[in-house]
Amino acid sequence: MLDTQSILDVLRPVQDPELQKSLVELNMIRDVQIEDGKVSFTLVLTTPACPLREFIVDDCKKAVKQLPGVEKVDVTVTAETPKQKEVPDKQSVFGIKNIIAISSGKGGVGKSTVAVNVAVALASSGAKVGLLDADIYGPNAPMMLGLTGAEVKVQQGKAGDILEPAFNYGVKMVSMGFLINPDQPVIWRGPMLNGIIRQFLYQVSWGSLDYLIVDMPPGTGDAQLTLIQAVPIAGAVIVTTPQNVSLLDARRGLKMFQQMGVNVLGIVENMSYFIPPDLPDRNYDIFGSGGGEKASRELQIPLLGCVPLEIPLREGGDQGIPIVISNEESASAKALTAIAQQIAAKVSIAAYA
Ligand SMILES: Nc1ncnc2c1ncn2[C@@H]1O[C@H](COP(=O)(O)OP(=O)(O)OP(=O)(O)O)[C@@H](O)[C@H]1O
Repeated sequence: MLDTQSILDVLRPVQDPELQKSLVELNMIRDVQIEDGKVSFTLVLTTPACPLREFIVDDCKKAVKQLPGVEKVDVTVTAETPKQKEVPDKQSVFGIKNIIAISSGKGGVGKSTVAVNVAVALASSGAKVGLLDADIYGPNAPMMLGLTGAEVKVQQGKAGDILEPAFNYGVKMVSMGFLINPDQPVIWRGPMLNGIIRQFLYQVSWGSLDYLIVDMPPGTGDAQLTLIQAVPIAGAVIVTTPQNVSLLDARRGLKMFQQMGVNVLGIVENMSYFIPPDLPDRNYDIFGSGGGEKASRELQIPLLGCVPLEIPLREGGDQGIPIVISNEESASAKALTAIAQQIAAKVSIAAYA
């Protein structure tokens, strides 16, 4: 007889491929309904940006269709992002489930470009996303998110001033660029850093967020230390270009995160190859090739993806329209969306580990 139990039994062997556990045991199958030969249920994924969504839905449908009497299977897909693990002595931010640091050993490798596009891609998938631009040397995320000149409003709260984040493309954002005078020398901005990062974490009305993406300054300095010492971090992503110098710096960054107990989710290789606009089928390895792959092998951390060097990606950044919005079909937008999905999947794996 077709009943909820028989549906759950036949779905029990179907696994979440990333978590390698039964969907039924993970409580990801809910609200089973049976009406004549029509079976419907809700599949609750661990992230709206799940890279294997179609694959899992297919697996579920195939399994249920094995049951005699089933004519049609309808699957409604939703997501509940798990919260990262608590860490003793660190104060999580109320309402924020996962904090992800986007870092690079060296400046100018495209860290902000990756942070902004990953944030927007996650938001476009349906996740609730914030972006904390902690880059004191070049706070350029506001421009890339079309928020140049935006001001953060201040509200008087019980526990002091609360900042209202700016908002665009589904992403809430605060930036060093909103608070510091761009003409102020970096030597004066440095000591403000620690205080501002804490304020950006704990005194912003972030609301509930699945992911807070933090665009770090390059290197392994005070901002990294402040962030790691203050909050539990779901994972760090290291952006590098294929050349040797940049990879060497990326290694340094990686070691710092690992020594401080932060899970490194993987490397993103940016500017991997150049796609000329007039010859879109050609590509040139301007900075050499295979650097990210080699580093990933040697350091035993995943390569989350490779982003090509494309003129529209830079133009999108300058015009404040991220490439994942302005030109979804471009090679760089596809790469950045896939990277966002990889990051989300790895964060879910870490939460369940
Ligand atoms: N794959 C790419 N293709 C084309 N242009 C890119 C690419 N990646 C980054 N850029 C451009 O390179 C410049 C530097 O990128 P970005 O600001 O993201 O680097 P960054 O590592 O955050 O720099 P900083 O160290 O100043 O914070 C920007 O103008 C950006 O648009």
